[in-house]
Amino acid sequence: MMDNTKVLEEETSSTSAHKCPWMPTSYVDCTDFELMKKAKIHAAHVLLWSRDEKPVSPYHYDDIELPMQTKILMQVRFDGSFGFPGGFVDELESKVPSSFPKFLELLQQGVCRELFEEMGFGRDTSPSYVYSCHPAGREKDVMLHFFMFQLTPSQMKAISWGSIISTSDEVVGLSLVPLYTMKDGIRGLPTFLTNSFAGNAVEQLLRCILKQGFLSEVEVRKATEVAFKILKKRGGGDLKFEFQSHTHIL
Ligand SMILES: O=c1[nH]cnc2c1ncn2[C@@H]1O[C@H](COP(=O)(O)OP(=O)(O)O)[C@@H](O)[C@H]1O
Repeated sequence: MMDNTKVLEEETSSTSAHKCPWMPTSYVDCTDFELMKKAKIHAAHVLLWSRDEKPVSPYHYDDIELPMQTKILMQVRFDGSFGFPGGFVDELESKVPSSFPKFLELLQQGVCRELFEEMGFGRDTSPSYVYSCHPAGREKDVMLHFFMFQLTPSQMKAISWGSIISTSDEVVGLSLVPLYTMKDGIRGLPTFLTNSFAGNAVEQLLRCILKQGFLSEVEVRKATEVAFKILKKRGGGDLKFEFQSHTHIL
């Protein structure tokens, strides 16, 4: 018989995203399948990304060249917040399979179904598992599972230029993530991070950027710190709370 704990350990150790220990978050990682099984509801989301093989001629703007060779796609949701395609995996509400590989398979199917519903694309893709987490102290309520999938540059172009149009009322727009910081240290990724994000989408985004090495830890950390400062200036109050309130919709 297959040892599920071992499979999970292997899955998570080979695929888990780098943590951002410096980022305040109210979500807790979960690598324990027994605990995952206890959650009442499961949601799965997927980060779609692509990388142009040939160096693209950079887009000159103002004082810098914007290096957008790597593209990450996010959605603007019906509620105005940014998030990734995905949603609740209803099949897991009534019964969670006893084996982790089967569980992952159902999550993957769920995320592909949502991808198709929201973007009219991706029914037959196989996104790779990244990590799971739950809101602090609510491990029995909801588990959020995260996947990544690499698109070809032409698939990305078709999606982000709107050739593939969302059929879902829940999506009001698509956006590429600015993976750079401009010379003023504010525009680009730091400004993008001051938007509102659904669930723990901002953490999922930053962890995948680190996992894939799209940006260095120093760059990501700096962008996050600037985002905190901008948020604080806008609203005053406690920085940590504010950032969490942006990321904590559950
Ligand atoms: O991109 C995301 N990353 C992490 N959590 C998210 C994201 N988008 C939504 N959520 C959270 O996941 C859960 C499912 O929401 P979603 O709107 O995706 O599901 P639905 O489309 O099935 O209604 C909610 O608790 C929501 O806060």
